[in-house]
Amino acid sequence: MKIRIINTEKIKEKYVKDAIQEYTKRLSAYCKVEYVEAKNPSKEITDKSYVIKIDKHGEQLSSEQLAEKVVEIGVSGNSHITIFLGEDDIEADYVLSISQMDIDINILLIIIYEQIYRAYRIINNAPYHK
Ligand SMILES: C[S@@+](CC[C@H](N)C(=O)[O-])C[C@H]1O[C@@H](n2cnc3c(N)ncnc32)[C@H](O)[C@@H]1O
Repeated sequence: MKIRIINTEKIKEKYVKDAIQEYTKRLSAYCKVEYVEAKNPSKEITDKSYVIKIDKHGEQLSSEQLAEKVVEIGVSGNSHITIFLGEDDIEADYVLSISQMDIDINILLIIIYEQIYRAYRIINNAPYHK
């Protein structure tokens, strides 16, 4: 599985860059995660990819449900997931909300990485999520 995280905002904070680096390293055991900052996100989304838009008005999932979704996407033949963070009106296969509260982009990004990592730990029955 290849996961691309596309963010329309530029991240300046070192703690966020460190978190991205750390989770990318941890996730390398399970999948390839690529982080992209792009002003024109539609150019970055390939046809074959399953697109998840992160938006406050989307659906909320438990970590277990997110893990199931990742498995389903793989089974249905989509080996690419694009996770999109930004205000742009893009066409998405699924809209995911993290909470009803507004979350700062720095924190949001770290939550996304942590939940993807947690999903893979759940899929692989590893102890992290317990
Ligand atoms: C963090 S906002 C940044 C917008 C602006 N710079 C600000 O701080 O008001 C960028 C994206 O995060 C999304 N977002 C904010 N809170 C969210 C939440 N609880 N769940 C999912 N997405 C969220 C918004 O829908 C938006 O697409």
